[in-house]
Amino acid sequence: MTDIVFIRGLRLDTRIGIHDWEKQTTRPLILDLEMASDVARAAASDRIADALDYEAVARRLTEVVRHNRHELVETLAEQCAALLMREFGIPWLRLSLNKPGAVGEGVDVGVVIERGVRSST
Ligand SMILES: Nc1nc2c(c(=O)[nH]1)N=C([C@H](O)[C@@H](O)CO)CN2
Repeated sequence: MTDIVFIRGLRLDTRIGIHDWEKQTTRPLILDLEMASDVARAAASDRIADALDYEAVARRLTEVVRHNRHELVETLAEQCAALLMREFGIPWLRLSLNKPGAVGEGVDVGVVIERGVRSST
């Protein structure tokens, strides 16, 4: 299965960073996410119960990231990936966390991680 449900450009406000001043302030992270999912099954039934609900995923991520107390985007990305795979039964995902402006105006920095197995059958 190679179908993908995606979320792009999700703004997540949180405290994150290695510097003391970063721990005092909330800033936006931008999340992009690709999740393997059997889209054909949902398409056949036209029922949200058979779909990977991107609204529910976005809501859960917003809640988890808001309460983040980690310093590194790596740690937060790993936590989000593990949680999504566990709670939503996602077999494979690619998750990108962008911390815009962290090293200069108009500069994007962050991480992209892939976890799980992306089956091609
Ligand atoms: N690989 C990383 N490098 C850096 C991170 C990070 O989370 N992962 N964080 C910082 C600072 O918090 C920066 O975003 C603000 O000065 C620096 N490098």
